[in-house]
Amino acid sequence: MLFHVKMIVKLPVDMDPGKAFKLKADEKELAQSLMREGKWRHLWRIAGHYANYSVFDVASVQELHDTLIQLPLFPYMEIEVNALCRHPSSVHDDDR
Ligand SMILES: O=C(O)CC1=CCC(=O)O1
Repeated sequence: MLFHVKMIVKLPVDMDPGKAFKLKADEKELAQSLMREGKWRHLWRIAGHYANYSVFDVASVQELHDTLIQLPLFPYMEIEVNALCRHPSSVHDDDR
């Protein structure tokens, strides 16, 4: 199942810089591992914002939820999820 996910990152302005650095490094490591597994298909920066548009390919809504809540930055993100399905006019065979 494909999901479009918008993540807006809102770190407290007074967060310790070392803690922020570690959270971002841990987030990157987990995100790249999920990308290599094929579960985090796309990760795009939204220009001009500390936010991203992502596409996840997971087996269920539960798996998406479990994946999102384990992200190190989860406590500091606003997340919006939209389920995707194949568009009848798409020429891409790998759309699911
Ligand atoms: O920077 C972001 O948008 C949050 C994030 C997602 C994966 C990552 O490495 O950072």
